[in-house]
Order: sequence, then C-alpha cells, then structure tokens
Amino acid sequence: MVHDLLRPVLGRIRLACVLSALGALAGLAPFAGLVELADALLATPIDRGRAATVVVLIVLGLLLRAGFMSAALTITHIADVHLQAVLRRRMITNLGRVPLGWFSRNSSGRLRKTAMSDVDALHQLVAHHAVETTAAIVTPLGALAYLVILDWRLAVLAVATIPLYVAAYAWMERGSNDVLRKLDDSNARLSSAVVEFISGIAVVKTFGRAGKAHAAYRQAASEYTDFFAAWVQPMSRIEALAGLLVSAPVVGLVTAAGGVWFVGAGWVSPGEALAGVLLACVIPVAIEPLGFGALTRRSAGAAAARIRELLDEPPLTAPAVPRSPDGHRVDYDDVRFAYEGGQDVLHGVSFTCEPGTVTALVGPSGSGKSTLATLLPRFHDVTGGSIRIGGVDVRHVDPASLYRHVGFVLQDVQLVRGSIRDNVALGRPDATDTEIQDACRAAQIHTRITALPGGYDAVAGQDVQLSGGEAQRISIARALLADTPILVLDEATAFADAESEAAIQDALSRLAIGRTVLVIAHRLTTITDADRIVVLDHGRVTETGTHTELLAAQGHYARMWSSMTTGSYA
Ligand SMILES: Nc1ncnc2c1ncn2[C@@H]1O[C@H](COP(=O)(O)OP(=O)(O)OP(=O)(O)O)[C@@H](O)[C@H]1O
Repeated sequence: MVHDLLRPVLGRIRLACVLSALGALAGLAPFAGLVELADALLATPIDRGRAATVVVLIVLGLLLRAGFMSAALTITHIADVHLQAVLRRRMITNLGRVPLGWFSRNSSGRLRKTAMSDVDALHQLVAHHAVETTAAIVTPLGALAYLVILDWRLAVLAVATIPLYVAAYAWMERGSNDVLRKLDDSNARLSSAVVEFISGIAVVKTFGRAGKAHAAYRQAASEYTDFFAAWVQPMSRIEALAGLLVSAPVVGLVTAAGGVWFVGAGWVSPGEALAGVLLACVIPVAIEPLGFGALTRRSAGAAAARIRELLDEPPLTAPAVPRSPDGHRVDYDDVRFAYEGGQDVLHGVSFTCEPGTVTALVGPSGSGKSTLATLLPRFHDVTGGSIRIGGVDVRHVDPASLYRHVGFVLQDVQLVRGSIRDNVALGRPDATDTEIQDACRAAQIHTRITALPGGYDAVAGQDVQLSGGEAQRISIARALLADTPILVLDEATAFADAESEAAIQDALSRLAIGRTVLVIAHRLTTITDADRIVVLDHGRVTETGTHTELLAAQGHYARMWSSMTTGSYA
C-alpha cells in the first residue's frame, strides 16, 4: 500500500539508496586506512610516505561519505516535497469529485488530519527511512566483510555480544502479544472514559454527576497506569542491561581483550586488531536506525491507509455524453434510496415541482425530507428510480453544470476561509461589488456586514465569528448571486432569536421568487402559501396538495397541523 503511494518518487528513492550504500562503504574506508596507518607507523623505520598517502585516503573516504550521504538526503527531501504536493493535489482533485454527501459523513477535522498530518507522516519514510536503513544494513555488512577479509576470527569477535543481546530481547518480548492486547484493551477503556467525560460534560454537570463521571475516568486512567508500569518496569531493567551488551565500552573491552589474544597467537597484526575493535564499536550504532525504522514503517503504513482511502473514494459518476436540461421542471420518479450499508429510507417517492413554484416537504423527523431534497443536487445518487431536471436524469447532466442549474441553502452553512466578499461571490467570482451588495441587502445581511470592522473585507472565521443565522444569510446572498433557476432550501429552525429568524424567512422568500424551489419545512406555519406540499412519512409520500386542500382532506397533514397548534410537530 505504502509502496503504491510512493510510486511517483520510487526512482529517486532507489537512486538515493544506491548513493547511501556508496556513502556507507566510503565511511568504512577510514577504518581500513587505520590498519594501513598502524602498519606504516609500527614499521621500522616508519614508512612516512605510505602514512601520508593513507591519511589522504582516510580524509577522502570521510569526504566521500559526507558527499554521498548529503546527496542521498537532498534527493529524498526533494522527492518528499514533490510527493507531498502530488498527494495533496490528488486528494483535492478527488475530493472535488466525490458526492457532496461524503462530506456530511466525514468531519473536516478528519480531512485536515489526513491532508496535513498523514501526508507529513510519510516524510520520515520518504526523506529518511530508505537512506538511513540502507546505511544501517550496508555499514555492518561491509564492516564484517572487511573483517572476514582480514581474519574471520575478527568478524566473529566483532559480533560476539550481539547473540546475547538478541536473546535478552527475545526473552523480554515473550508473551508480549498477549500483554500488548491487554494494554490495547486498557487503553481503549481509558479513551472511551475520556470521550464520555468530555463529550458529555455539559449534560453530566447539569445533572450533577460530574463526580461520578470523573471517578470512572480516574479508575480507567489508574488501571492503565498500573498495568503499564507493571509491564514496563521489569522490562526497562532488562533493556538497560541488554543495552550494555552492545554499548561501546563493553564491546570495546571484549574485542580489545580478544584482539590482544589474537595478536599474541600471531593470527592478526596489531593494526588489524585495532580495526576489529573500532568496527565492532561501530556496528551497534550503525544498526540502531533499523529499530526506529519499524516504528516509522508502522505509522507511515497507518497514514498511507488513510490517504489511500481518500484517494480511492469513488467520484460522482459523470455521464459519457452529458445532456442539457430542457427547462426547470423537477420530477421525482419512483425514487428509492438507502444510505451505504443501510436499509431503504425512501420507498418509491414520486412528485413533480413545476417551474417557478414552491414545493414544501413536510413530515415527522426522520421521514426522509432532507434525504429527498439533497438527492436533487446529487449529495448522493438514488438507488432506484430517477430524478429529472427539465426531462434529463440528474446523473446525465455534467456535474459541473448541474450546480449552475441547482443551488442550495442548507442549515449547516460552510463559510470558506476568506473575506465576506469572497464568500458571497463563491458561485460567481466575477460579480461586481454592487451586485454582491445588492444580494446581501436582499438577504438581510448587508447592514451587519458594513458594521464589521473590515466590512466586506473581514475574513470569516478570523476577523469575525458569525452566528449560525448570519452565516445562513450569507449563504442566501451567495445563492441569490449565483442565481440558479432551481433551489433546495432548508428552512431555518435552529436560531433562537426571533429577529434573526424573521430576517432569514424574509430573505428566503425573496430568494424563492421566480425559481423552482424545493423547501424542507420543519414548521408548517411557514409553508402555508406553498404551491404544493408533499407529506412524507417513513420514506413514503402519504399526501400532496395545497395547505387548504390538505386540511380539507383531514388526513396526515391535517393531524400534523392540529398537533402543531398544541406544539407537538417535530
Ligand atoms: N448520513 C446518513 N447515514 C445513514 N442514515 C442516515 C443519514 N442521514 C439520515 N439518515 C437516516 O435516513 C432517514 C431519513 O433521515 P432525514 O434526515 O432525511 O429525515 P428528515 O425528515 O429530514 O428528519 P429531520 O426533520 O429530523 O431533519 C432517518 O432514518 C435517518 O436516520
């Protein structure tokens, strides 16, 4: 999976690995040089010429190592920047094509994490991991090969303490899967206690249960700490001891003692024994990055999975030969729909919105009003039947041009990070200031904007925090300016202050003039003038007609109307 994501930079990473291997080998040259130097200095008389040449070669080796390594890291860092740009571009392109309903399921926090942190998590992998791992493998292998060439016994001596270290680690790791599973369980209990405590804090406090909720969190936290400490304390002692076995002083001491013995036995020269000691000390340090590498691979793997998921999100299907709607009549024809993996929430809904009329969807909470309305701008695609605009199935209209026909003002208004002017002009970036201001006047938000310190240049979310009602009026101004012939509106419910609500209703009425409007009605009082009311219940149309007709029919709507007067319509 990770490999697949790295494809655009694999060639560069491979080149960097070759350079890193060459750097690692060049880094061993000084050790070979030291053997030669020792031989030259211990010779009688001292071989000055050879010693000088060897010093030059040692310096050259060090310079080559630095040169190869920095070239390798430069290449991988450039590759990393390139890959980040490629991945972010691909993510944005794909997110621009996924159905809008996808964004309701996925929080912007999650998206931001993937686009920023997860892409960053690949940095270690691309910029450092391959280069450092190559060096970590080539350095000890090269060192051992060199020692074997000098004398195989030196190679054995150099790695003498490593089997003990591995044995200590294996002993420490025994049964760790079981322990890690228990640790995970304990961690999950702690996380859920934290989430419960934080997300429910308002309710918990209101009902005076803060102490109890806090106690549950404290208990989960102390269980986790106790368990972790019980597992980690003996391990850290063993780890410290095992670490000693591969530490430079211990390795140096063991190899020096062995070296003295080898020289005494006449197997190696003093210079060769010295190289054995030095290289034995280098090996544990050189292989250290291999341990971190596992961690890097694991976290990059998890990040890659999340990135992959975003990139693989299927786009909204686009027609091979797009068709243009003929007029603005909207037909729902036997529409069925089920959310992913769920049961049908709409069971064959049919009705028509005539051009220039207002159609209101009413029904109890959960009856499918929002689902039905948002199928028109293709937040999701129907699972059965069809929705047509001007006689053309919405799936046969080019997605980009669909939004020139259908606009929407929903309750969950998204303001982009930019000036108020940019936010209003989102659908028509070429709009003049006068047009923008006219739209804002009609949407009852102009006066509020001009009262802001920066006016139309104030940046939403930075210079100014707009209330839900204000943000909705901005989105109404946006829809007015975009001037789409068909509109999906979600009637305001959530705003406590009556003035703001009246302003929104007034703005919505202006917006509706002359368009084909489908409005999700949460209260019946606001839609008594609608040209047509479609009553939904459990995903089915139970009645349609005008307010007067439906009251006269004395059916579902009439019952809702009368219960509303007692305040029980949801
Ligand atoms: N994103 C979703 N994923 C799965 N099921 C969903 C989703 N959104 C809504 N539903 C389900 O679809 C059904 C219809 O919901 P919908 O929001 O369309 O009803 P509604 O009439 O608009 O309700 P309300 O007036 O409370 O907004 C409900 O059973 C709801 O649980």
